[in-house]
Amino acid sequence: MYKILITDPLSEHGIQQLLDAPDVEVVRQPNLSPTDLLSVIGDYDALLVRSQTQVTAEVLAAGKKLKVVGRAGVGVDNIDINAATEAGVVVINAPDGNTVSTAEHSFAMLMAVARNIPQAHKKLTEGTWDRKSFQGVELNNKVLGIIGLGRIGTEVAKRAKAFGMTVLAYDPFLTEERAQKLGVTHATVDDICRQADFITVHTPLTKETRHIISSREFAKMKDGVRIINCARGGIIDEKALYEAILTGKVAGAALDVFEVEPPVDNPLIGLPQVVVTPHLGASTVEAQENVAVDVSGEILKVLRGEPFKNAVNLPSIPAHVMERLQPYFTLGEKLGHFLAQVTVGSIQEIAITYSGELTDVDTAPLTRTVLKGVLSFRLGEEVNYVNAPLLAKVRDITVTEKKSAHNRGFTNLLTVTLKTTQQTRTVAGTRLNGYGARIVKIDDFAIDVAPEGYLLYIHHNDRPGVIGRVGSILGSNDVNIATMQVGRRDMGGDAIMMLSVDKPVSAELLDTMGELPEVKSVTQIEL
Ligand SMILES: NC(=O)C1=CN([C@@H]2O[C@H](COP(=O)(O)OP(=O)(O)OC[C@H]3O[C@@H](n4cnc5c(N)ncnc54)[C@H](O)[C@@H]3O)[C@@H](O)[C@H]2O)C=CC1
Ligand SMILES: O=C(O)CCC(=O)C(=O)O
Repeated sequence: MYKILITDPLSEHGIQQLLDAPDVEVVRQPNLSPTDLLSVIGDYDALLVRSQTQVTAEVLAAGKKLKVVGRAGVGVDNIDINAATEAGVVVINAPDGNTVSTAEHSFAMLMAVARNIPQAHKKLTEGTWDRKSFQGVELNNKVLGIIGLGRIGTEVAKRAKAFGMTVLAYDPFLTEERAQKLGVTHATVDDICRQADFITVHTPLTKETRHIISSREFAKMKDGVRIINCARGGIIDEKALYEAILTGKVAGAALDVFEVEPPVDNPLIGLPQVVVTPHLGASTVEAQENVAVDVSGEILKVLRGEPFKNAVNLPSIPAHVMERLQPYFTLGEKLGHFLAQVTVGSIQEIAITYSGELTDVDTAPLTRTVLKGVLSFRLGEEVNYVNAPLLAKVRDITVTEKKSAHNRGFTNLLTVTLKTTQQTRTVAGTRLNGYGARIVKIDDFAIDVAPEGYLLYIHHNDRPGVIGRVGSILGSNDVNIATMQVGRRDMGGDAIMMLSVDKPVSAELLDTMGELPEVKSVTQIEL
């Protein structure tokens, strides 16, 4: 039974699938203090938050069983992503569910600041019929500058075009083709500052975007420009904005987000030119339901070991790539785990070669599964798909991945070589249509073994009677042999035996077999 802790208010309908899941226990504790969160998090497999809960390095360290943190929304600035990656905790967000709501809110804010709607509303509700103080401006034929043309920026651009605005957009990933397709003009931040009547930002808050609009930028702007920030506080320098409003450079600003939330003694709030909302961009019934549904579904997949797509600390895998790779995930992990068990010495290098139908797909996610398989043998539960590359890196293990045309007649072939301080060993596996995964090569020996359960890998001299002697030792000790495969280099030379047995074999029995004169080594492997 997986235990999931929810610490922020989330749509009831959105989390229904968690409440209905037979393998999940959901505990809702909104408004948990940071100290209380630290004291309870150790019991949970998953933590589900919106934006209030701060998922700090301490919380992640205390969450000994934690496998996934889900954020019902886009921005993950309330989660320590580096600490999560180090702890092997997957961080999931819901990037699509609140796009339209936030774009609509941004547009509502743009219109509110163009027509002074909140200020006029306030005056009238206070009893004053004032038609002189609130003259606004039209949007038609005005220039809107958008900084950050991702999901939300794009939706804002579409709405602006419908209102007859000219759109200038800056985004490091914006291509000329895409700009043309959207009917926007590809611009620089400088162009936007100089030409726009309205400027709206839709980037995440990063080192690069912090104060991307500050005094220097305000100085370049047209007099009477209006500024909208429904992304993150800090993208626009609040102090510089305050001064630009006082000097009259900026005619108005609409802010949904603030450098400190909730704002404390923020002088912008209360200025008659400033329209504010308390971080409401995603606060619609639809967005909250969407993000809760998305993140709940993804959390279940992570917990159940199924493929998931919205991890913030893992590269995202497009659905068509995932479809092709998924059948190989277990094979990759088992090959890695197999090698780790038959190899002695400190690991220096892990080399993975993909052949056959694996050559034309991005195999990086598959490499993670191999690394997990190799490292988890010694590092245990601590290793997962998230932190496996990092754990290899901090141990100075070189990981190489290559594609090769040599598929040895298999439609797909995954070959893993482990180089340690003492030896270099190789194992290759494939997926046979209708038969599942198979190990088809160990070092130079061709073999055909299903990588599952308890296996005995016996290295011996190819002499008559060895197989019988091994069989009778196991049989007389009540160990049933399920399958047996043998392989040899030359007649009478080096040979291997691979037995799958129904239960683990004791260390004494392994020693007894190892003492047979023709036997060089006996290794028990659990897959
Ligand atoms: N007010 C609210 O309630 C909400 C706020 N947000 C905020 O909106 C932001 C944008 O959300 P989405 O559009 O879904 O994200 P997105 O990832 O689709 O778009 C962000 C865009 O910013 C661009 N960008 C990054 N650095 C940049 C730079 N230095 N200059 C210009 N562009 C840059 C990226 O290339 C990307 O295209 C989120 O990061 C989040 O902080 C999101 C949802 C709700
Ligand atoms: O309403 C919320 O949860 C905040 C939404 C938000 O800022 C985001 O998704 O990045």
